Amino acid sequence: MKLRIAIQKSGRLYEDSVQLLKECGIDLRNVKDRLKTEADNFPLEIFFLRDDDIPQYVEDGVADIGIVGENVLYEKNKKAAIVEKLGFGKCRLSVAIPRIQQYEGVQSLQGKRIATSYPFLVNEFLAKNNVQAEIHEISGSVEIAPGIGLADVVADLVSSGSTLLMNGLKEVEVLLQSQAVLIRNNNLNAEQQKLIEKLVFRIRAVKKAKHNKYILLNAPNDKLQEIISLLPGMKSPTVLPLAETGWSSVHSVLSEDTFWDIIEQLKAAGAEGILVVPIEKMII
Ligand SMILES: Nc1ncnc2c1ncn2[C@@H]1O[C@H](COP(=O)(O)OP(=O)(O)OP(=O)(O)O)[C@@H](O)[C@H]1O
Ligand SMILES: O=P(O)(O)OC[C@H]1O[C@H](OP(=O)(O)OP(=O)(O)O)[C@H](O)[C@@H]1O
Ligand SMILES: [Mg+2]
Repeated sequence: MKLRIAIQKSGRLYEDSVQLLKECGIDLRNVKDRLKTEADNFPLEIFFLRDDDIPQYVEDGVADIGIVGENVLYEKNKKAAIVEKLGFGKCRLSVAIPRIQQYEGVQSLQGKRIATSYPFLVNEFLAKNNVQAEIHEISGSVEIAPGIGLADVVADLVSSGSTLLMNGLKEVEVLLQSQAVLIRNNNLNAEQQKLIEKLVFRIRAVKKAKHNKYILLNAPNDKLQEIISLLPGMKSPTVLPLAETGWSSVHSVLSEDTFWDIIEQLKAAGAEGILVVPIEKMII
């Protein structure tokens, strides 16, 4: 029995999806220009598809699992469950209007023509806010629509905001925050579920490792207690004697969020020779 996963064939999610599988120790061969491939060392078959089609394939059970943006998952409104948020492909679905125009809340959208590739989500947003507007569905280059007279405003994905800026638009409403997620079919058998659990266990170890750094430092023994009190470690920090008497080597794990603050405090407390190394996998 093999698990079948659908990932994007090319585009924004392709590289990160393939890399995530590789970091999970899954050997992919013949990835280039293939529509389907198999892993050598994990019972996994990989289908490369347009991202728009992935929710449908997972709902139908043509693929057991898939990697897709939440934006596409919710737009397609298919029955597939989110197993894990993956932390890449982060963007938001927003309404943007010409920069020179005034915006006085959602009512400003009343009667407007909205160009978007997300008619379902935009409709839902308009209905929720009791706004009547005309939706023009287009499949790409949405941001040029107001500039060429196709629509008054747009609803499209935003990340850095540079596409909006280049097209003279400003963001006025955020409809949805999105990132890539692992989704699964709702009717999997016990064996398939076991395989998903195995994969998710690896994904979590990879994600956790990315979020943490391994730190090594030298500490004079009279400052050891203070330095140790600053360090969390997975259980508690490792302390080893150095060859030079009166000094110890301290090893620990730091989360990216608090990393720089703690480094500063460690230096102030007398730590020397601080080394920081990436962690490949982290299992707790
Ligand atoms: N600027 C961005 N920054 C981060 N993530 C993004 C950005 N734009 C899109 N994404 C995410 O990546 C997904 C794929 O984007 P892409 O532009 O490759 O889609 P596409 O052109 O529809 O591709 P396909 O050919 O597979 O249909 C989007 O659905 C969204 O989840
Ligand atoms: O806020 P920004 O960082 O500028 O990103 C937003 C842009 O990125 C996406 O398009 P993409 O570049 O993937 O091209 P596409 O239109 O071919 O999908 C999206 O559709 C926006 O146009
Ligand atoms: Mg698409």
